[in-house]
Amino acid sequence: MKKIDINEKLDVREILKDLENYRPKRRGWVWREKVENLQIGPHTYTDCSPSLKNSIGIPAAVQYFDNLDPQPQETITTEIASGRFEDDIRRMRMAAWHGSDHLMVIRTAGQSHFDGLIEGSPQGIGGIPITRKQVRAQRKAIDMIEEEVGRAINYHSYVSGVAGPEVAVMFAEEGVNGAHQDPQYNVLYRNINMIRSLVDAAESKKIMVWADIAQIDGAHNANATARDAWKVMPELIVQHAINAVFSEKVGMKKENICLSTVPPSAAPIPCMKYDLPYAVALRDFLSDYKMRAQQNTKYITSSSREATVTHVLNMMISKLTSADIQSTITPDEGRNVPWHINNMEACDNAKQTLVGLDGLLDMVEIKKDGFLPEKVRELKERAVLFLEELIEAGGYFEAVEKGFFVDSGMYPERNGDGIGRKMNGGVGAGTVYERDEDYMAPVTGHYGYNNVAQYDKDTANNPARLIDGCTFEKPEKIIFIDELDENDNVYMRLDETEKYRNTNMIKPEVEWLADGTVQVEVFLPTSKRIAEFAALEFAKKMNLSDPEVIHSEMMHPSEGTRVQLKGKIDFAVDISKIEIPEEAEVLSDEELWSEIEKNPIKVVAATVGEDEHSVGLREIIDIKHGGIEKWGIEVEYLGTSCPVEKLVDAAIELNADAIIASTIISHDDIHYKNMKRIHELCVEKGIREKIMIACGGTQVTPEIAVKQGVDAGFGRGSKGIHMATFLVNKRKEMNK
Ligand SMILES: Cc1ncc(COP(=O)(O)O)c(/C=N\CC[C@H](N)C(=O)O)c1O
Repeated sequence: MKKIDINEKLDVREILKDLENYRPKRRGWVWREKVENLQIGPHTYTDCSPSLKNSIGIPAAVQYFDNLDPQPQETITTEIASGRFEDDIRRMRMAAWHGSDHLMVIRTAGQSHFDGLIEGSPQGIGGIPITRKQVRAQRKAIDMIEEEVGRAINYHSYVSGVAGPEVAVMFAEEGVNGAHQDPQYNVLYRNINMIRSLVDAAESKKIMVWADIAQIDGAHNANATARDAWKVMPELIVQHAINAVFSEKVGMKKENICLSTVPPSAAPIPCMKYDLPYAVALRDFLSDYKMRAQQNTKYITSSSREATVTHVLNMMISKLTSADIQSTITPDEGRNVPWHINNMEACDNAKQTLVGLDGLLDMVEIKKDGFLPEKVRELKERAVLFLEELIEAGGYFEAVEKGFFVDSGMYPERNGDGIGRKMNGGVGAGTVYERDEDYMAPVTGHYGYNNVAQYDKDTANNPARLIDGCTFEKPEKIIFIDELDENDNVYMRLDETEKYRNTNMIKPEVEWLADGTVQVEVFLPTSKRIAEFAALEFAKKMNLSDPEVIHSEMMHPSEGTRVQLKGKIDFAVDISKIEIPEEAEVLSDEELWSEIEKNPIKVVAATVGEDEHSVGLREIIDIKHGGIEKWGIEVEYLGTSCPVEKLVDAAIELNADAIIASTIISHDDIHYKNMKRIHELCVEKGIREKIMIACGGTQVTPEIAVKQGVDAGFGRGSKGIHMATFLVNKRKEMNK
């Protein structure tokens, strides 16, 4: 496999080559390296992990801190769910650069009910059909992405559903690093027979132990399913305990057992008063295990802003209590299958918040008296009572039959509306058989009775030795099936989008290459309902096809409404035909500060002619918005409507190094005439050789300005740093 190049897109066809002979580089989960007092530049971080070889810092890092991009110590998850693995690979690469090292691949809708493995590379809905080929291709691509960012990346999906054990075996063979495995998920949310689910779970967990796969449980689903999510807190603690202890009994090490904990409530209820005590109570009881904190998705809506604030509040809890994995759900989970840009926003939200809260516990602590510990105690008592009653009822199966779980009452209150399942009901009922006396399976990581001794008593602990190794020891024994469906596979999709893959033709996209989807935001001065329909009219007039409102928010019942909508465009742009001017070089803050400290610069500045516009020039000068005063350049500002003669005379009187003239008005090319006049006056007064002249304005084209004799022109979008860079560089040039 050729080395990854940051200036080249991943080549999916290349990744697909020789896939049948790909072998995973390693097995098991990799936690981030924790560094005590990590020093990055002038800053010391208490709870962070080393920066990456390649990464993209949050916008403020890029704009102000030279891409300072410290990594929180918590693993950051992003959920990948477009349904086309080949396009997900691109999103994985972007997410890795934005700080994610846990890629959670959502499965196609309903895969929990598939009673066996599926093969090939079919397209999925809301996630990919997890197949060996798609898992292998993605893991192979992630090997390259790891090289590029310089950090191990954990690949994750789900060992749940009717085919759990089969999926577990395939994951073990393919080097998958993390998986959801919790039989309670099958029982409560997929109505899969509970006896089958527990037996399958034992088998699945035993296989995950062999492959060192980190496990996430499914408790978060109770949050999402309960009528009032905060009311299931007592049983959640019990659900976590059931799966955790079960997993340990099967041989899973504690550091691979991750509790999927979600702060159960959200504003506008006083969520911290529910969520913080719960987080403390859970950790008091189960701190032996890892915490996988997931943001609350129960009370998520189509407002990305709101979801982001919820996530930040949730991460305050992570920092105050502990989280080993901070699992991000894209801010738009409430409205779309996650889009590239929203995965990146979610990763950036997590990174920014966790780094921003660095060292929090050295400054604040959880109160040991008052409301919080009392609430913690109450929750723990409720949880113990719940477990005691569950045991009294005859155990887990009986308790489920009696509808103990996800009742809308706060235990011990009960409303009798829990999720009840029949012990002998659900999918897969009656499919568990006692193993015969002579049952034998020559495989590794197999749970339960296995009469190997009948053939060779010395291999009792290594049944696979009877066949000289199973697929775990001999991956060459894996039967790799490439494709089964000649119509629904990655090659068909690649052919369909070939003209946009690694060519000059590009289209907008949100999740699939060239899907053509754009998002438009409008504010319409009318009521919500009217605004939603009016927005669709605007979309149609903008030639967007399939327009759909994806979010709307009332700003006032009659004054106005904010509407976000998506739609598709069906044309492409040829990037080879776009005129792209050279990017204006700018010096760094440090370079400008040191240069101007060594050789001060003084300028005279004014808006010239009969022009009263001052804002633009003030932006270029004032320190507030990054004007040239920021780097110590001395400015004599002569105001607006300043005659060019006065400006030049002031430059002479003050022995200025430069003249800066601004003109917004461009009627009859007066702005260029003023520039020419300034240049001529400087020549007439004999100072032209030693003074710099820079002229700007929204209508100024730099190339035309220079033709008037001045040294530089600055058009729309110019900033103080561009002016400061010009002055320093031009002065160096003049002093050569
Ligand atoms: C224990 C378990 N098994 C399987 C599945 C999904 O599996 P199917 O959809 O194929 O049934 C889930 C779902 N939740 C995961 C998404 C959530 N946003 C998360 O990050 O945890 C689950 O919790």
